[in-house]
Amino acid sequence: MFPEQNSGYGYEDCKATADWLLTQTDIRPVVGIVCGSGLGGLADMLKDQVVFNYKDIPNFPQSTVRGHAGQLVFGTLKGRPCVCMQGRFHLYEGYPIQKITLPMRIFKLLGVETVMLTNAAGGLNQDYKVGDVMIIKDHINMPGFAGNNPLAGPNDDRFGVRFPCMSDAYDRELQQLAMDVGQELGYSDFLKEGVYCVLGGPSFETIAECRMLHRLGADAVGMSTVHEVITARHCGMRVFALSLITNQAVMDYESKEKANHEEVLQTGRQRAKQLEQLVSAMVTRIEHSQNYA
Ligand SMILES: O=P(O)(O)O[C@@H]1C[C@H](O)[C@@H](CO)O1
Ligand code: HPA
Repeated sequence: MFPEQNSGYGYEDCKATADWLLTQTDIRPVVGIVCGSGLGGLADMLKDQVVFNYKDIPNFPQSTVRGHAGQLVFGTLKGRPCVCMQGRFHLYEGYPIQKITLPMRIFKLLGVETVMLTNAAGGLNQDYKVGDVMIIKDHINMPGFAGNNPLAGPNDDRFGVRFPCMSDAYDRELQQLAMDVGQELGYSDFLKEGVYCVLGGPSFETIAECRMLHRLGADAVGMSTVHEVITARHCGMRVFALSLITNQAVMDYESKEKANHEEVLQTGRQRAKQLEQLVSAMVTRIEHSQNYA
């Protein structure tokens, strides 16, 4: 079972895709950005863009969700070479977990050192409001409890070790940088720090599930990011991730609120500019092996 699980997503496949991309552009990205639902505008920040439709990239999956354009955008952000996924893949789209996370390994082989991931999430923490931005400090991998981990299957040492540590998954310096930059930009009122819990989706959570997740220590719930984080850390990239709280998770049987994708996309549009400012200001201040100042 395991060898088949990895077929099509192994080192040679990732290398072939990365090498193909490197023949199509001179940009050598050091930062990789992943746009969450409704947050694809982050890619518009890039200058000198070279854009690939996912369907034209060898081995690449296709985006099937509204709010995920399905384009890989290379470009520069204040001089820093970047690559941006305008659209990600989710377990509920029916892809094997290794396929969802394949872009992280391609990022690594392109030369990316730092990955910045964004997502839309429901707020479980009662102090959170719609529109808050939660810097992710840790995660709870619910699908992982049932064995659905992107690293399941044979380990390829060229990517990383068999048993990677996850207690340092979210880079603490980058979390502090986000707080500092957010403060300078005047965003302190809506900037939080917390724990993100991933579920498989696509159904939103029941009231009982939200209550349980909150009791377990999750501040926000979503359907992505964690698989990408595990894969990115496995192959040694630094990780920063944030959640835009697009809706309040429903925790109360008296509530008339209903989670829906329209509200998720709408909140994304409302906070888009501030998220772009935050991410671009951070990118200019992250240190990499080359100096782009
Ligand atoms: O890609 P993200 O995690 O931002 O997308 C969230 C989770 C679901 O795909 C969708 C629900 O509205 O938004
Ligand atoms: N639950 C799960 N995923 C989400 C939510 C939510 O409430 N909002 C945006 N993505």
